[in-house]
Amino acid sequence: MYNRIKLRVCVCVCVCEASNLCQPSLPSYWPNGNPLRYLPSELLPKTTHTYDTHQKRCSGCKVPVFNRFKLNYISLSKVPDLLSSTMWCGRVALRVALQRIAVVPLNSLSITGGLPGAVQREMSSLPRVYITRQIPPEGLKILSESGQVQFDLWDSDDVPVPRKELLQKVKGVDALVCVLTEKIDAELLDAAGPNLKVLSTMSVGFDHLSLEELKKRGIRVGYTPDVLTDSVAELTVALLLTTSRRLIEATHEAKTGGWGTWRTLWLCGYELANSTVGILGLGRIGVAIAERLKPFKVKKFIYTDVAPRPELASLIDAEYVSMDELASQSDFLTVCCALTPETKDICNKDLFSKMKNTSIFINTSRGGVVDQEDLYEALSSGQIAGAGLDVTVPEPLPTSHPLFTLNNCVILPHIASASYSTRNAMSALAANNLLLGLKGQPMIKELKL
Ligand SMILES: O=CC(=O)O
Repeated sequence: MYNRIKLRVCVCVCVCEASNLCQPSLPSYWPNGNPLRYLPSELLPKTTHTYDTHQKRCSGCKVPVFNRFKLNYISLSKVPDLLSSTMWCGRVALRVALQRIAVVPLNSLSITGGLPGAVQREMSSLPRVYITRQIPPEGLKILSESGQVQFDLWDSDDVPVPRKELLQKVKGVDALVCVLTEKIDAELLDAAGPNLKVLSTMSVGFDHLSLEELKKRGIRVGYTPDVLTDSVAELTVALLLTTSRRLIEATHEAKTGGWGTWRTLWLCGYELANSTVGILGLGRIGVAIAERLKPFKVKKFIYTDVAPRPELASLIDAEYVSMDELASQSDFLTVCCALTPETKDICNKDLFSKMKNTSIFINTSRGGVVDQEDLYEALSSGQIAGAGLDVTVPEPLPTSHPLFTLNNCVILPHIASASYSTRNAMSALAANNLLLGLKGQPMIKELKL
């Protein structure tokens, strides 16, 4: 039977050092159950290893397998409808046999390569989607099980797809899923061509998208607000406390012998109790941050924005103030606005010079809203007491950057929404936005262009 079937198929397998087959442990990758169960015993792996999603390596033989870890491109739930189960078993077996002889470069696999004509025709009539990143499993599962699309993806989460490859891969696609590292501009949209109708970004921010170009071409855009609000608010509070109570300095001192006797003013910081917290850009995230800070006995919340936002403000009893008042009154100033041409470098010398020298500046929105040279000056001169940044320009911030030399500056690598549940929810929302967009239906979260 196996000789008859000369196919490359799209089953998820990976090979560890000992050439045993590692089975991905995530059930979502096997919507119809792990197809390896169909294998004849002589082809079954001797050892069953699992994919350790945290370590990104085979948990059995400890070999990093993520590069060889391939998702099935075809919906596994759809394939059995198209093929007889015997043939399907044969396909799996053949793929496994090939894998055991030699590691075939997985990117040489084609989506429909080798499938019988009818199946190829059916597959090729499905809208084509390119995904610029190995996004979390929830989203891939939704796309895979929908049976509505065929997709190809940049099979890594560790490095972004190179621009040249991206420009190649988007040619002729009907829809695109991207993350915030991909600049979606005229060049990319031209490379994609007129088939592109839907863009779904797995992010709440959209400063990486050229909205004007997208609008001009009638491309609909989905994004992922709300599902990340809790995670971002939580991280903002953590960063604020880490900065104001000098936790990084403190752990460093404890670890490196700086911890002498108990001292009366050593490592003192600033507390939230009785403080005024200012929010620059009041939206869902600003409200969620304030709700979390309130139990710390904050005295007053103030905010500024392009205009008062009474409905949101009433949720946290926040007072609308001017930018100058925000700067001069805030003990803690947290930036929550989107990066737009209007907000670029809005946190600059002018703002810092009006802040108290006991105040703490926090930014979890986008690095572009801060003039980093001015911030360095304000921190190193003692104009402000400290800063906590989850976002910078560029990202990653080079380790030689002057901000890294300052004890009163805490820098995180853009992790505000980085919880497993939130990243999966973002992935799922991005997938659902895309499918709805392709069907011509309203997306769950769509940008008004
Ligand atoms: O920064 C993260 C996002 O925009 O989702």
